[in-house]
Amino acid sequence: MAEFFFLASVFLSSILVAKITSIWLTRKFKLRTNYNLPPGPPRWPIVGNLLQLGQLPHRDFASFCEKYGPLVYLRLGTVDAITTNDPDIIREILLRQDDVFASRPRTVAAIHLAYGCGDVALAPLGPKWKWMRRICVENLLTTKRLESFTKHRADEAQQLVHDVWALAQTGKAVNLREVLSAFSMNNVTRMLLGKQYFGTGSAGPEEAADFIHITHELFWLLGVIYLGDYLPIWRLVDPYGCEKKMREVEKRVDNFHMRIIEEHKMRIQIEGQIDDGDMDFVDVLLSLPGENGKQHMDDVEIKALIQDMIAAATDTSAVTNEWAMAEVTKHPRVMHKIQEELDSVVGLNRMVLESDLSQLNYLRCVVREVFRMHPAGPFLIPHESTRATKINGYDIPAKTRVFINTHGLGRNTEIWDNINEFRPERHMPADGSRVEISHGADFKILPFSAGKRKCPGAPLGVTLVLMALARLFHCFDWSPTDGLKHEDIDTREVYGMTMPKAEPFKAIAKPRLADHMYH
Ligand code: HEM
Repeated sequence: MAEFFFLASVFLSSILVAKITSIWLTRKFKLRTNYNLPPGPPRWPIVGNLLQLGQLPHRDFASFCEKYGPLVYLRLGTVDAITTNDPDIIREILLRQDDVFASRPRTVAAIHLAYGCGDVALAPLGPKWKWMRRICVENLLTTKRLESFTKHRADEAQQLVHDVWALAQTGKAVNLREVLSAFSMNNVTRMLLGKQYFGTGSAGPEEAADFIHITHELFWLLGVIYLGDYLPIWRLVDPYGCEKKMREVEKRVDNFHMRIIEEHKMRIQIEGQIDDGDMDFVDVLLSLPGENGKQHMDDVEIKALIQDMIAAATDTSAVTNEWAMAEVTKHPRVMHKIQEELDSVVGLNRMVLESDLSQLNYLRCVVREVFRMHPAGPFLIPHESTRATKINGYDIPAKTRVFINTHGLGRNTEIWDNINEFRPERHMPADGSRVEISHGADFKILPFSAGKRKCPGAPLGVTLVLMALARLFHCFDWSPTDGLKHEDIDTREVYGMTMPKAEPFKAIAKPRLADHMYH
């Protein structure tokens, strides 16, 4: 009897697969005849080009562009996709056709981990996204609000220096991933939630461990390429339990955010309305009116924004800083030039301040070079087209997923020479003017994107990156661990929503300022 049911189910499944294949073939035939799609690699039935992607899809996509041209069409399961590493096409997508391409795909991760795409970063284009983004730009990331946290950021920079100094006294290697993640996370959580999670005065070891654990799981799940997004049938099986994991993390993260909101509401109840100067982001959000004339924002909206800020602000700056430390330690010539500049602008008798950062032109070139070689978002956050359109005469169907390959852009041999050489000088303007850490008119690097979806936190991101690097190179000399030669420092990456170094970077720090400066 059991075998009968088994055979019957195999038979029915075969009919189902045959039916799906025939629908797919009909669709494919229609696509090929009706559309003049951009060129791309040959595709397999059902899976399309999915099997041609490995562990580092940004490198696979770049090699497709090398072979088929600057705009490549891919079929990823049931999803139309395009990719490019070309400045002109990127400008066309992000600026000239911004209205068409400024949406986001509704991925399974975005549904589970961004409150049903009810946040800013993963929300489709529409009035809700516009309203939520305006709240970020007009209430949280204003110059005035960011200035009100200058003192907190200076404390965190001093804490970073002190932690590294303490490790240097033991002669042990510094795990830069750990100290830089703590620096970014503390800066963000102090602004956002009014508390630190690492170091003295932090939220406490248990809460911190819990917080770190769930944010890491969240980052990992947001970065995963989940096959269920491309082959819906995969979701029925979910063989690796990825979607189950998303639901678990969704619940735990939500509990965490709920606790934060409750704590803030309680404080307001006890202490009354908080002065503007003492408000963290959650206080600000609790004080704002809701959408469509509602008295307050919903808890879900507040939670979605908290989550976005943590995810968007911490990993991006920490990953960039770790890459910079690895590349500069690998190139002692660059470290000496950074230190020469710091000694001349700041001197040896005080710490770097935020007001110094605009004068550190060579360090700014270093950060640009890091963004060229190791952009924090190798595909930005994938965009999606809202309607059918044309690029360079090719048809782009509605709902096409757009992979703007910023890693490929920085290593595009048509626009850069010696692409694998870390050479910050290439960014120094001939007239000595201030080096801008953004894309500029030529779109040759794209660290913060452009157009409607460009990063609203770029000024804060640049400050966090420059400040950490300026302090670490001003206060310490850096050398590789275990007798490793400088040039042997490993710079392989792993793919994710952000793209970290494959192995955490560890190095030996040697203090270069007087002892009293570190306390
Ligand atoms: C070095 C630091 C940072 C880098 C490299 C970075 C980079 C990016 C990139 C590449 C995007 C995607 C743009 C697109 O899809 O076209 C983005 C989006 C975003 N970033 Fe940043 N970012 C950084 C720091 C921050 C900070 C500090 C915040 C806020 C506190 C922030 C908030 C956001 C938000 C909310 C979005 C989504 C925008 C939207 O979809 O409308 N980022 N960022």
